[in-house]
Amino acid sequence: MTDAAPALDVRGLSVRFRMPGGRYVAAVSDASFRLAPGSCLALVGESGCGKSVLASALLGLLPGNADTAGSAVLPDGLDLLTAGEAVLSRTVRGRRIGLVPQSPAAHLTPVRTIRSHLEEAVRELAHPAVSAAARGRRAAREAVRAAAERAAARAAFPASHLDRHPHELSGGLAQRAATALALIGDAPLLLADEPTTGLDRDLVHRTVDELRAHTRDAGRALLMITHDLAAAHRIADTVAVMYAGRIVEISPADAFFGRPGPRHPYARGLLDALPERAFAPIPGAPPELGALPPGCAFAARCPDADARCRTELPATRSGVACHHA
Ligand SMILES: Nc1ncnc2c1ncn2[C@@H]1O[C@H](COP(=O)(O)OP(=O)(O)OP(=O)(O)O)[C@@H](O)[C@H]1O
Repeated sequence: MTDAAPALDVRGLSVRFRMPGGRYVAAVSDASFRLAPGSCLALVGESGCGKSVLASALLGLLPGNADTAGSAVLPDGLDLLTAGEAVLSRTVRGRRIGLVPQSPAAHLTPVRTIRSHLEEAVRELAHPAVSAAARGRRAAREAVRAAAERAAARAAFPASHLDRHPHELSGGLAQRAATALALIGDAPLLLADEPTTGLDRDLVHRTVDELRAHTRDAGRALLMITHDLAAAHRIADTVAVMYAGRIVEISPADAFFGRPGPRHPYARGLLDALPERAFAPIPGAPPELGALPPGCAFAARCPDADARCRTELPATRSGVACHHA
């Protein structure tokens, strides 16, 4: 990745939720990464490790009991963490940052068909010049309709279901509708939160390939949040592994999936758990984010842990937060 004008520059991002009784849940701790234009970073990790909270922080969609620290800066210097709701809703969400949301059904309007969602996105995001004319002129209306149908086809959303409402769709179809919507926009950065959930392997490949064509191949940046390492392998240039709210390793995808392989013991464990690898799940469970241990959060599950790991938080060196890396 280059140092010049990253599509997104995240430094020391932390998110804490204030809980009753003065307690805190440290959902994201000190996350830093840069995303170059035309590159894809896959943020991977087990359920509950803070991936979606990080995405919500970038989009200004955290609930009221969240406190943030750090910065997340777009190329013109806009800091997403301090920009404020008016700027984020008017100029950032959908326009400068496209989104494939984690729960697509919740982001679709129940009383409108999928076609209506897609056509509105085309009018608003893809063809602003024709948007005014589109209501009155038949040719423009046809162009909007065709663009919406093309996006649906690219996301493998069946034409036969375009006139259905969100509640008439399975989870997998709602996911494909959300991907189709994201493929319409022209935002220089796309944030896809688990875009392959509920899809079978062929559709995972197709979705990932379309996301790559829309982003990396077109010079746009993609931040893909996933627990699907095979999908990450197919698309990512960089892999960031999150554990208990912290990015514990950030590596070029070639090195991570090939040689020398992951350097953090948790990242090695994630790969070894895959059926096509050792099929050996990591024993134990992650700690509660409201009661993190003082040292390395992975120490209790780590085969390499010693006394220092249990008391001293490892600093990140060369992309890895491990005393033994
Ligand atoms: N509003 C909130 N108040 C308190 N804790 C929260 C809140 N929202 C999320 N959390 C906690 O933050 C942690 C991280 O959640 P997050 O949804 O980011 O995980 P994830 O890695 O995206 O998992 P998944 O893949 O299941 O979505 C969880 O422990 C969750 O309980």
